[in-house]
Amino acid sequence: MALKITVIGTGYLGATHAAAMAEMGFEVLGLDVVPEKVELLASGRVPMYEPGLEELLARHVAGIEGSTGRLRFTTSWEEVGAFGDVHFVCVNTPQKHGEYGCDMSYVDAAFGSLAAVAREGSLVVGKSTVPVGSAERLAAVLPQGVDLAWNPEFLREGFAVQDTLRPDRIVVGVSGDGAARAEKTLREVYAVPVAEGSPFVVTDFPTAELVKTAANSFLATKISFINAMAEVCEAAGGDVARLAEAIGHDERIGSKFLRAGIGFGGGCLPKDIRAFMARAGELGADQALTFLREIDSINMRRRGQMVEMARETLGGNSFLGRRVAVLGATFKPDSDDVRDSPALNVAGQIHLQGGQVTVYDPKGMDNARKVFPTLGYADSALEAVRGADVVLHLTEWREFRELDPAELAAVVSSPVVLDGRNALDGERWRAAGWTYRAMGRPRA
Ligand SMILES: NC(=O)c1ccc[n+]([C@@H]2O[C@H](COP(=O)([O-])OP(=O)(O)OC[C@H]3O[C@@H](n4cnc5c(N)ncnc54)[C@H](O)[C@@H]3O)[C@@H](O)[C@H]2O)c1
Ligand SMILES: O=c1ccn([C@@H]2O[C@H](COP(=O)(O)OP(=O)(O)O[C@H]3O[C@H](CO)[C@@H](O)[C@H](O)[C@H]3O)[C@@H](O)[C@H]2O)c(=O)[nH]1
Repeated sequence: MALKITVIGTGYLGATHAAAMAEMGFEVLGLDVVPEKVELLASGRVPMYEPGLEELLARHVAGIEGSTGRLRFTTSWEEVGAFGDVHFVCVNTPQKHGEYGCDMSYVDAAFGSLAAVAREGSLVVGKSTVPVGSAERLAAVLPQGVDLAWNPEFLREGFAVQDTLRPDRIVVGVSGDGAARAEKTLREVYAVPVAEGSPFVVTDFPTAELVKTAANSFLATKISFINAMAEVCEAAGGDVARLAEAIGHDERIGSKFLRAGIGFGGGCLPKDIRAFMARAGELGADQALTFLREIDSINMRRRGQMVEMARETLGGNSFLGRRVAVLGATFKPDSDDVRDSPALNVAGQIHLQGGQVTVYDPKGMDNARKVFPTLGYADSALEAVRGADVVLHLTEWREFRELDPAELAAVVSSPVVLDGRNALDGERWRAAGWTYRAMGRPRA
């Protein structure tokens, strides 16, 4: 009989994972502790913006006309326990307030609830990003006869559906008596992507946990590296975009993740590198990761440098009374996620310094308003830039690349655009009468 799967925590990761498991042919039950989220998902709607996810849900959520009916949602732990052969834990692991470390309270609560209901012979699979050593600790929370595996997730927001259906690797950490059983079960769960070519890597618990934080640390390092080069380019008069293009031709370096700008944000890279440093400290290996402190500070510095670039453009004095249009609020395009968003941080800093900031984002407006209700918001890019003394491009949505610079030039107070993402076609904007400046690049 086909395995029955539950997904605990149906946020960005869990909702996508649940829908993808149903797409792979399994019966799936998703659980969340937020009843409104469960209600929304149960009616086939997505509580966040993720391209392709709503369509995938509609194909499988029970009760929707024409669906397979393989996917249901609940708030009942008893139902989860009775239903599941495999339980995927996808709850949030945010940064602790005022500390670098990871807040494990949601994971601990989920394991506590699961331990009380999981059937003998079932498998619990951790997917949340956790400090190394957590799996071993959590295995002891589960009753005898319930196995644990750690299977970190590498999906990118904006590409979550395709990354889940066809992951570039599947990493499975197993341990102890149940190791072979857990591996066999997960090979069955991931049979489709493995048949389509996804590598399946089996490790011990600590290695699986470390693969996740190592991968995110590497990505963060690559971005901060190019941003450090951008700082040097700014000082020396070089062009970081051409530099990135040139070094990227070396296959050992590669061209991806070398876009300089206002740096990385989101619910993953910033908090994961900090949690990694904190955990290394606990393990007495803090020296190994001191470089991540620098990666973090280069990244955070970029936001301030964007603010200074805007100030300089406006004459070098105060922002008081100056109108600043901000294009972008989310931490990256094709997402509504504003967690630790560099764009919103820059907008907020200028606002707090007296600037009249108006923000527009294609999908992030509701979340941005919740985090920063005092900023000005507009319903379109055109409305946001109306009367602006300077326009900041801070999230590289396609919609912004496709704007007509001439139309915008007609409504601003001063046609100056600062590209914090190195993503607009500067020549096109200049041809329409704009002064275009990008971070890490010479002035034309
Ligand atoms: N978002 C991503 O792109 C991504 C990618 C890979 C890994 N991760 C990791 O996955 C985990 C989840 O991230 P996310 O972005 O989906 O977070 P999220 O905040 O969007 O979703 C977490 C969900 O878990 C629910 N939850 C909290 N406590 C619970 C409990 N005790 N029982 C059941 N549900 C509970 C919350 O209500 C929420 O809906 C984190 O560890 C994150 O680091 C995220
Ligand atoms: O060249 C680049 C590439 C990215 N970014 C920024 O870096 C941040 C993170 O981007 P990305 O990694 O694409 O987004 P996430 O969806 O947060 O995905 C990361 O974090 C997830 C959660 O751990 C992992 O699963 C993914 O593999 C990992 O890429 C965003 O603010 C981007 O604007 C840059 O500034 N320059």
